[in-house]
Amino acid sequence: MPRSSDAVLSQVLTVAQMRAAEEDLIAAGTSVDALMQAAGRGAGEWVRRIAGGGSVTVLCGPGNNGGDGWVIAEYLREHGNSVQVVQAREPATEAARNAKALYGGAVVSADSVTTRDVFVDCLFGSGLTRALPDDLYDMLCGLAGRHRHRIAIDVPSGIDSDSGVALNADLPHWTLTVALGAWKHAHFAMPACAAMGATRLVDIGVTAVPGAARVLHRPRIPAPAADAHKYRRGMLGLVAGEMPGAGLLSATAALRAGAGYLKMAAKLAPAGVPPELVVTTDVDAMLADARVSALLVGPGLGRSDEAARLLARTLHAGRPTVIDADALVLLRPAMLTGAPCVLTPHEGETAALERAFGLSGQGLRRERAGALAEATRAVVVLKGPDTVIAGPGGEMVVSPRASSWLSVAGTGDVLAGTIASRLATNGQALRAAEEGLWLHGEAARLCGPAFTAGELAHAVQAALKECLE
Ligand SMILES: NC(=O)C1=CN([C@@H]2O[C@H](COP(=O)(O)OP(=O)(O)OC[C@H]3O[C@@H](n4cnc5c(N)ncnc54)[C@H](O)[C@@H]3O)[C@@H](O)[C@H]2O)[C@@H](O)CC1
Ligand SMILES: Nc1ncnc2c1ncn2[C@@H]1O[C@H](COP(=O)(O)OP(=O)(O)O)[C@@H](O)[C@H]1O
Ligand SMILES: [K+]
Repeated sequence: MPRSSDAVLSQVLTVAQMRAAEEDLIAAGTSVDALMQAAGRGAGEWVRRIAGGGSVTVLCGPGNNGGDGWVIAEYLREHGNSVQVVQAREPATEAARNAKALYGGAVVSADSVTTRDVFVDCLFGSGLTRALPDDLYDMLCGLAGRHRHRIAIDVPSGIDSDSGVALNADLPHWTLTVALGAWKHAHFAMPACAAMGATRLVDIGVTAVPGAARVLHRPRIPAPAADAHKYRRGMLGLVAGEMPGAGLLSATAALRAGAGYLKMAAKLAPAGVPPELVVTTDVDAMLADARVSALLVGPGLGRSDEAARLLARTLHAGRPTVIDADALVLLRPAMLTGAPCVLTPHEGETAALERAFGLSGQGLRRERAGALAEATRAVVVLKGPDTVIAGPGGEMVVSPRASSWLSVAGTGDVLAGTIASRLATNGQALRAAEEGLWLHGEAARLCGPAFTAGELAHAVQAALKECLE
């Protein structure tokens, strides 16, 4: 099977898109059985890596996910593992029946399974449409509890593939989840993604699906050109408000994310300003400075009428702007000029924006981010444990789960400063959002546990080092 391009392997598909992609492969001459063999053998190899020479139990359901299970079981048997299959239901598809017919090992009842090394869940995959009935739920949880390692194939049983919603309560936690053919939204959406363990993708030759979402990847960031000077590298103007300390956190990160010059406009210069940060009290002069290539407004802005006026003046400058924190609560449709903007709301700020822009606030997080991007014509970074980025042209980027240690005060200011620094450097809102979000997540990984927002801001530099071309 030829190896697909990185772009194809980073797409994230809905069930409908996956089925359409599968139909395309079939129309091009590949059989369903061949796809199942490719998927099952690829997944079987991952199971073998976890199992070593150990014993494996595969739980097979009625659909093609169950079919994959029969292929995996035969693959492991051929490689000398002790394998047994628990057949939860008779195969109901032709491909699954064919896969079962090729299996030459043991089939046992769930009750007979004692403690073994690896459990493989092929009960249901992307075709799950409703909660597991009691007998299958008990079988799944009982078997999962009797194995040292648990591997879910494609999507863990009980999880809705498109939303990541758990259709049953108290589902097992997995050591590894092996996605087949393409990533599904559940692999990046809460609560499902938190229980999946490590995630791996098996390539079965699926081609590019137009309009598909994609996974956030490490960006490639060039070093400044040989003849670079500070202004051409990007000058970021930071509009501070009533509490300029929050802006300092943004500035600390922005200084380490690539911009060549950082200026902060504040009524009162805050204490502890690093010497590299130029502070001015003349906000209008800063906003009028043609060398300023991007602005950041929001961290520590406050929510007073004066803050709202300052926000309106800032946006009136018509520069590429990152709008964060209090500015998201004060933002009104008439303030936007069409300049490239990045909005970085958490849940609460998203709800405020939805009210201000007349949106229903209904739907999945990615759908809400998409609606907000369309309404504002801005790039929206909807923050949380499962952060998504939506672009005004329908672009959708989902982020692998970042460190939960990010749930500490001030990390949002760091994210805003990082994105703003990238925006000042490259002028492209979507690209800046992706680069900034990746740098933020990587900085958190590098920091280890229990870091402060200030430490995170400093670690942005080490994250940037990993992106240099
Ligand atoms: N789409 C593709 O390109 C490929 C798909 N493959 C596998 O096929 C899977 C999808 O196969 P299917 O569409 O057959 O879906 P599933 O294997 O997830 O099962 C769907 C079947 O279960 C029934 N069902 C759904 N929810 C149920 C519930 N709660 N209780 C009882 N029955 C329920 C459905 O009516 C349907 O008959 C993927 O997850 C993947 O594992 C792979 O074999 C290779 C290629
Ligand atoms: N449990 C979590 N797992 C991963 N990332 C998280 C988690 N909780 C918060 N974050 C991230 O931390 C940052 C918090 O931002 P925000 O809510 O604006 O906080 P603050 O206003 O204190 O700066 C966001 O980037 C968010 O995605
Ligand atoms: K499964």
